[in-house]
Amino acid sequence: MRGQIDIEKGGIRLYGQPLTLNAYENDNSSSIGCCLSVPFSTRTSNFNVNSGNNFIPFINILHVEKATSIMNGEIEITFAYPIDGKMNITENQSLEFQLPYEDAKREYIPKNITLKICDNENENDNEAIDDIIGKIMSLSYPFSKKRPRIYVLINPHSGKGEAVKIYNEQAKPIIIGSHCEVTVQHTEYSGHASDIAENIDIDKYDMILCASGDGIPYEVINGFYKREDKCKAFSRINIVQIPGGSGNAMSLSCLGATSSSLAILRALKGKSSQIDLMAISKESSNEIILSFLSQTYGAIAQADIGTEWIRSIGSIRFDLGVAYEVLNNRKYPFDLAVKMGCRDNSEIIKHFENIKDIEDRELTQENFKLKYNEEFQNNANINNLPESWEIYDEKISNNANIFYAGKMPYVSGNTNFFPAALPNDGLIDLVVFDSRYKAMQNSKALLSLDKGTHVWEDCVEHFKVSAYRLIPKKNRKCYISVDGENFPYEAFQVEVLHKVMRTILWEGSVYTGSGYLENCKI
Ligand SMILES: Nc1ncnc2c1ncn2[C@@H]1O[C@H](COP(=O)(O)OP(=O)(O)OP(=O)(O)O)[C@@H](O)[C@H]1O
Repeated sequence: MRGQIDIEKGGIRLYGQPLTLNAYENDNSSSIGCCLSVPFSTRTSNFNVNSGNNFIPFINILHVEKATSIMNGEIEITFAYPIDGKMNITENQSLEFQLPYEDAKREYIPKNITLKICDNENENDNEAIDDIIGKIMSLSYPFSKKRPRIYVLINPHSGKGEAVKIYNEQAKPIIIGSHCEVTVQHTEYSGHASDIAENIDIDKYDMILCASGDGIPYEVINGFYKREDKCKAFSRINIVQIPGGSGNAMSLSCLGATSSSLAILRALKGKSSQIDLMAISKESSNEIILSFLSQTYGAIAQADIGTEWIRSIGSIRFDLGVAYEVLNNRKYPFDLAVKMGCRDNSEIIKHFENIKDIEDRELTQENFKLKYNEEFQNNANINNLPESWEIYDEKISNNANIFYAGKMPYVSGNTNFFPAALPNDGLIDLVVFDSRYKAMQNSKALLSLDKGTHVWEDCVEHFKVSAYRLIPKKNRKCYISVDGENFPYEAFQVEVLHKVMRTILWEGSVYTGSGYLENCKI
């Protein structure tokens, strides 16, 4: 049987009909055509061309090459096939905004299809084959490097201890299908990922892929920060997380994925982008820590770190912990000083209108220089503030039960805590829960964390800053958490490092949709 490949706008379509060798491009039509006479090989896989399911979107195509057993003009296409069989679901198909939770779970496996595209091997046919392979590959990787060199870091202790299995069963087949060069390393102790990042040969890799929770990218970032050549390391290498642990905030926020196979597919296809980090100064030492995700004090930190001892009961420990804190009206007072960016939701909305996509840049040491650290190190109190900083409303800070600062929208698999977070706006999103409101109101806000609509509740303060200083005032030792890791109970100061880290963003210049503007209540 003879067939045809059409290269259309969003992918390739396979037909079982004869067609003459032909190639054309047409900007006005919805398809870019490039057709070859294609008799389907008898070895063609279970891709059924007659079922109507004959379209492979470019976003699913992993690799195309001349078939290795080439006798007479066969090509092999490897693509990521969704295990729910819904091949044709493409991005933005629905006109109504939907939070990513359902889509994020989709799982993919690689499949091969071998096509015989000419009967005889002559030079012209070979050129035509090379041409069509090149064309499909370019359209399949429009924003990213084809076949990136990947250094995979797997934390065997992540989550329920299944990261190795998840990587091998879900991510590895997609990576193999895309013919990437891969080096795999298991982390052997806490801090190993940081040591590796500090010493890795950065010329050898394009991506460090953390098959883990959020703890490994946190270590990689801090390992890079210790390097003499940190500018080169942060400029060149994409730090990416795919789910393997319990906290997969980075994967959901950047790639819109909670399944490992979808995360790696999008990591290969998405756009390498420079995002902001946060630099944290400690009161007790000169050490600077980098944070990519969040800092929290109050009920959330108590519920997260304070319930580690009942880790075996799963993620419910966290929900129970927060509910316990809030229903008991526990307060976690603090002093807060900020370099204000957007004061409230109305200013945040205006800020969204002014966001510009700034060009990527080569980093210099200047980009890592802290503006406010020296003043903090000299005197870490609330009265010794840098110019144009302000003290945050004490009535609220003395009665707060949750303080949470973040740079990514999703802080866990179903918690959209910072729906207005932007990758490189130079601002940190802050959310403060005020315990003076009735527990019912606080509970209502907590119950809407998945949708991200808590930021519109009266009991929740929502604003953006470029830097802040927090001095905890609870008269007993409490938890402070930075990117989910325990941090000493002491004053700390945070400032944005603008566009210093490289990662892959599936949606280009923004994080996964979190519905902030769509849910706007102004
Ligand atoms: N081989 C190892 N043995 C013990 N700890 C390790 C090992 N490798 C990495 N770690 C530590 O495991 C911690 C948690 O890692 P990760 O974030 O991958 O998993 P997680 O399940 O999401 O964790 P958590 O729930 O604590 O956030 C990291 O702080 C890291 O330092």
